[in-house]
Amino acid sequence: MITNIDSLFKNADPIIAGILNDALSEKEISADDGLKLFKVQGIDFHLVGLVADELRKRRVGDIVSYVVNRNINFTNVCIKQCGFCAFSRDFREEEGYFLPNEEIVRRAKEAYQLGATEVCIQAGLPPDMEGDLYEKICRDIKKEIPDIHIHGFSPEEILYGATRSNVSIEEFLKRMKEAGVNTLPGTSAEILDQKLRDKISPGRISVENWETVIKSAHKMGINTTSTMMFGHVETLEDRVKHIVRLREIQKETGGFTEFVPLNFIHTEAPMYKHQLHEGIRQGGSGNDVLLTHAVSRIMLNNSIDNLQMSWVKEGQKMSQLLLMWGANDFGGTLINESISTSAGSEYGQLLKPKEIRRMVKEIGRIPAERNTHYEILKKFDGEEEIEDKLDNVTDKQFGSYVELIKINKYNYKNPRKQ
Ligand SMILES: C[S@@+](CC[C@H](N)C(=O)[O-])C[C@H]1O[C@@H](n2cnc3c(N)ncnc32)[C@H](O)[C@@H]1O
Ligand SMILES: Nc1c(NC[C@H](O)[C@H](O)[C@H](O)CO)[nH]c(=O)[nH]c1=O
Ligand SMILES: N[C@@H](Cc1ccc(O)cc1)C(=O)O
Ligand code: SF4
Repeated sequence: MITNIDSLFKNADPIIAGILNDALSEKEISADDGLKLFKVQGIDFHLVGLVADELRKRRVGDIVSYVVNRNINFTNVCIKQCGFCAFSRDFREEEGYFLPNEEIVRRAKEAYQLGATEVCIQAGLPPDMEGDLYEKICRDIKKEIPDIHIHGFSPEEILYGATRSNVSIEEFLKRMKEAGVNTLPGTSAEILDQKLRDKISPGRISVENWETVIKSAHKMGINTTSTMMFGHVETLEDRVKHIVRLREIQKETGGFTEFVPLNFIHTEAPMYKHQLHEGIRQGGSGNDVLLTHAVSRIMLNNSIDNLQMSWVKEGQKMSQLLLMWGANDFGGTLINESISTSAGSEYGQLLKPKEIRRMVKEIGRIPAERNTHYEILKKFDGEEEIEDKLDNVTDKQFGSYVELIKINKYNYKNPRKQ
């Protein structure tokens, strides 16, 4: 516990010390003050991290949670062309793939047998999609594996499903819930500013619709995660406003389980590769990523308990540091990862449970497996180790995104050519 605050802050900028004292008194930090924390220099930088770590400890203790899950990105064919997305393919392209439902179910079952409690399902938006495709996917999975948690279908996908089914967002969510969806990923948020979205991803779900999907889901008991993609063309003002927006939603509904800052992977992202925007950045730098997590913890601490860092984007050692800068969740084992991988991330697609536990123990914290609702399933607070089935596999056996697009094993049947 931090006890002698005065001595700690004696060399700090008095304004920053004031904001950090407010944070330690668990007062709500405004967008203006959050912005000041983003602009710190020298010793103040470290103090922001220290305070975020203290708040994390008070809020959720020393447990670092993780979920045993599998991503199923069932198609990369997409009608949209978001500037940051290297994953999607136009329907005319050879590299388009589309996993049939039997393959989706097979992957879910294989993951379940290896100990997964969750499948995370997200994909491109295929043209001429049958309105009930997402419902069918959920039904087929739940028929075979009733116990697996379906975390799937971002607000962008929910809106697309509703549009293709010709029903309201509320009605479509109701159908998805009946079909077996349990929670939604809070992706397609990026930065919730309409002008910025129109610039980097014209035609993407609007801020208004994103909020409608999220609030409607929360109101019918479907929780969601929340995210922010940063390190591209947004300003620091955009980031703090985004965080405040999520905080306001949370005050109204209480339906966010976690917040995940997603660092922009630039290498293969079309808007970086083709330099579509002046001043476009290469994702957040090491110090920026640390600050982004710490400021998120400080600003959201009274409303969203869990702050997840993304090992796929940050790598394993940076992830360890982020756990000391406000984060308390390691995310998932993932098994298959296509979105960051296609954009150029090099941190692999499977993190084994024993590796996660080792990394958590190395920084003196307590690893624990959780479910998607953040209920702790197994805590590893002693010396004892168990072998998870997933610890004895090689990631090669699960197939990769590169294989899918190169071999094009699951051919995409272009509905406009039939
Ligand atoms: C690729 S989409 C998949 C689901 C659905 N098509 C959608 O757009 O909501 C999921 C999220 O991945 C993230 N993402 C995509 N490309 C990225 C990149 N180059 N760097 C970091 N995050 C990225 C974005 O936050 C996006 O909302
Ligand atoms: N699926 C990806 C995640 N995170 C998902 C989480 O593991 C999990 O589903 C969530 O915690 C639900 O509670 N993060 C990534 O960066 N990339 C993914 O593909
Ligand atoms: N972490 C997100 C999912 C996600 C998937 C793919 C990404 O590239 C980023 C995020 C969630 O569980 O809500
Ligand atoms: S981010 Fe989603 S909607 Fe946008 S192009 Fe990629 S897959 Fe399509």
